[in-house]
Amino acid sequence: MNVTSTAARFSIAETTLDGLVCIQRKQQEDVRGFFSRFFCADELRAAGFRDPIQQINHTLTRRRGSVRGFHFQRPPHAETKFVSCIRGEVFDVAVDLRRGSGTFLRWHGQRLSADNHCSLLIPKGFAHGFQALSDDAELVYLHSEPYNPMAEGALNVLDPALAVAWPLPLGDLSERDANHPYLTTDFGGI
Ligand SMILES: Cc1cn([C@H]2C[C@H](O)[C@@H](COP(=O)(O)OP(=O)(O)O[C@H]3O[C@H](C)C(=O)[C@H](O)[C@H]3O)O2)c(=O)[nH]c1=O
Repeated sequence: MNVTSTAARFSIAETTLDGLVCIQRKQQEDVRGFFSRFFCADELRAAGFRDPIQQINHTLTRRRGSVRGFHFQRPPHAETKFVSCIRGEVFDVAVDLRRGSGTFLRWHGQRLSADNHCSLLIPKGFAHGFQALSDDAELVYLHSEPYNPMAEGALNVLDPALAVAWPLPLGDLSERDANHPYLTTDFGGI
């Protein structure tokens, strides 16, 4: 991880997409094991999680290769997400959908696992998806906005406009995710 700043309990690494940062939890170890702070509003506000947590979601993805996403919420319900893997390993991907962004439609992917203690802090204006790299991968998401199905948008995980390099052949996909339309050329972002 190319650490660009540190907080007391976290190492923070910027990515090539402005505002998208990787947060690594520091462990305080002793003979019993370790203690780490999973999230800290004070320490992570400067990193980009500036609003109160509204929802915390938990997913189990049973089979290696499965993919969920890409999902986002449209303004004014756009949300900041803090995504962590607490079991197994995933390839976590965020796509820049910010209107006028210099990295519009660019994506960043990285491995999150129970062992690397890394989370992805995903700002508003990004779509999120992931591929399970292990069986029984569990994710915990912190959301800065409540779920609003009327504001939900999605991208197809195989959209050639994104050309995401998934590490594994695609496995399980929900019916809904399998049928998201590809982006049209007039899509200007959210
Ligand atoms: C996101 C969400 C969904 N739901 C309901 C809607 C469906 O009836 C059911 C499963 O939803 P969905 O199929 O969208 O779940 P995933 O495909 O795992 O999507 C999630 O994974 C991708 C990668 C994400 O980034 C999103 O945060 C999240 O949508 O839970 C809720 O009740 N509350 C919620 O906050």
